[in-house]
Amino acid sequence: MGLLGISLIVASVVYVIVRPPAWLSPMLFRWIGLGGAAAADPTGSEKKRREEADTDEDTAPRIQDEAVSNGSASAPSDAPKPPPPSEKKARDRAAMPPPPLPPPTVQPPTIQPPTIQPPMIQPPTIQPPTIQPPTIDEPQSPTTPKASATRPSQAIPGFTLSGEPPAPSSAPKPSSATMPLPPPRGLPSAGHILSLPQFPAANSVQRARGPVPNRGPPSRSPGGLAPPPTHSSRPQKPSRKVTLDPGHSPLDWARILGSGADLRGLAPSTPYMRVPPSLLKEKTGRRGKDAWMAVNDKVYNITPYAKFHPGGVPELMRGAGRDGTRLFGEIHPWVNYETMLASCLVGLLVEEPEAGSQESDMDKMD
Ligand code: HEM
Repeated sequence: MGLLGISLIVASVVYVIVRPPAWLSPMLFRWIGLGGAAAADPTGSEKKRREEADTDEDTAPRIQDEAVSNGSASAPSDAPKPPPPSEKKARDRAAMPPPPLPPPTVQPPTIQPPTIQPPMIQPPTIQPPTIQPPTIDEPQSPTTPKASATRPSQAIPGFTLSGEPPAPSSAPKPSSATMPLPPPRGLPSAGHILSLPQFPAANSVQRARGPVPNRGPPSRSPGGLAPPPTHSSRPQKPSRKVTLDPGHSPLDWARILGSGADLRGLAPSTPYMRVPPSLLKEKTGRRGKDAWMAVNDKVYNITPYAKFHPGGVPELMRGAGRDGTRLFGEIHPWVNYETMLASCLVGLLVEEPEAGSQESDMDKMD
């Protein structure tokens, strides 16, 4: 405010100097003109002032001092008649030196003091988002708005016993999000089941005797109609099955087993034998002899089963007169041989007894 006031004063002075008003300009020019004359002719003005000082009753110290300095305290007697006081005053005023003008009128360009206003750092006017509540047209209920169904309820498809197709529903078609999902790919289709190789075969002895125990890992397709696997997996190899003679199908073999016949080729009262390797070695199936084969320390007479063997007689005879456990496991470890050859069990495979041992004598006694 102070600066503003000073500026206004300075501006007004400058304005008066630059464009003096009409009432001021004559006086100013007159004063300037007199001043100039006085400056140009100081002696004349001095004389004039002396004259005036002599006659003036003004007690201004300057004039008085001047009179004192001149040494003439009293006015000369032959002085002219002094003018009237009002006229004297006017002349004095005109003769008076101009009042001290305000310092230099050369006003520097109005360099406005830099009004360094602090930067108007207005806080960011972050207007909160105008979250308008959902306009729920419930003007008369000041309570909490209640949800209302916006879509018509879709017709629930149902099953009809009649052959007529269900009436077309006026409800909009459900979108993909509400469509029932397609059946999982893991479930086998009917065609897929039929394309799988059946095991045991449909006419096998195992199917005739009932379900085989599940010895393998859990099936990948639970709930399917595929038979449970008996072992880990079946190698994908070309089948080496042979065409069996009529009346020698797996189902025929199952019927024979179901009859309870003794197929060991021994006397009916003969108990299970302790079969040493030397004895097993003799049962090769050649020269009219029976063929014995040991699988997992059990010795079977495979002669009655040879013509029912899906892999053929020669294949089965590869294990005759010896321990065929490894060979059997390499080809078909999933086959339930214990059930299929239950009526053909001769005895247990034992180590070869030493000659003349007491154990052999004890066996003889038994
Ligand atoms: C160690 C001697 C044996 C050999 C070398 C042998 C060999 C074979 C061969 C090559 C096949 C055909 C496999 C195929 O390609 O599908 C086969 C199938 C078969 N063998 Fe043996 N076999 C032997 C012992 C047995 C025994 C002791 C039995 C049980 C009684 C048996 C029961 C079967 C059955 C049920 C099949 C049909 C498998 C299927 O349907 O996939 N085999 N055998």
